[in-house]
Amino acid sequence: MANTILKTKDVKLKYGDFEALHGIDLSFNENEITALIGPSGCGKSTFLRCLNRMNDLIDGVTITGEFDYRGKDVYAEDYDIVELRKQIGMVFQQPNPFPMSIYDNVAYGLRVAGVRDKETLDEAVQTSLKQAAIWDEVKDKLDKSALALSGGQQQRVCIARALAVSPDIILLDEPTSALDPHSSRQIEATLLQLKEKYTIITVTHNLQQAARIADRTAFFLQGDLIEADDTKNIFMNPAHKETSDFITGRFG
Ligand SMILES: Nc1ncnc2c1ncn2[C@@H]1O[C@H](COP(=O)(O)OP(=O)(O)OP(=O)(O)O)[C@@H](O)[C@H]1O
Repeated sequence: MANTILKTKDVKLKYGDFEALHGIDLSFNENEITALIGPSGCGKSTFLRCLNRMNDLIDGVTITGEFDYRGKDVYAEDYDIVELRKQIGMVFQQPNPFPMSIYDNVAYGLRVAGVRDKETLDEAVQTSLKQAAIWDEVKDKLDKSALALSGGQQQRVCIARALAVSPDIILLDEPTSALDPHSSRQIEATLLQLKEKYTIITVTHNLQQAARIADRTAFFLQGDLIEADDTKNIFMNPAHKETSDFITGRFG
């Protein structure tokens, strides 16, 4: 029986006067991959960024509605945002390793949190790189710049960096769209392994990718959530004509 870990209700978001989300009710289950799909500009990334309050950084944004994360209100005034972003980590579209060694990239979050013990850091770096399925490729060059890796390797180092602080949920915003097909498939395989331990929410433009890896899929259109269901229902038997038109390529 799936356990709901994060639940939103009537989420509306405005950039200035422009309402980009019109009232989103969506639940996420623990140890599942949920894919957010929909045509460009429908609000997928905006919604994803609300989940760990990344939109707080943008001027003129107004957000209303409920965000319940394990019984806590994510937007409560006293919610520690640094702690929230540790619990709900994020990986971006463009691999964005810091200009430092592979080791220092992965250890970064722990050092910021005050961890200094070398053994603890070594272990966390190794475990995170293994979980991100990149350990074998980098174990002999941990002191080399992460910027010298390929795009796909950089993205897996970024996933390792997110994992090192022991998150609960990982948000990914089109994590493979800047990568070649081989690297994309490696990331997909990595995500399928990671869901044993983490809850994963990913925005993707790639419908085949959603069909391959997501347990549940949510279809957005012009700031509305049209439907969310088991991925096979969304692709084989959608409840709404808009969903069927989108997944059969009739628009978007
Ligand atoms: N910082 C911003 N300021 C103003 N409007 C924004 C901002 N970011 C996004 N928007 C607008 O909000 C709407 C939703 O954008 P969003 O990026 O969430 O869509 P998306 O579905 O993720 O699109 P894409 O698939 O192209 O990335 C769009 O109309 C976009 O122009």
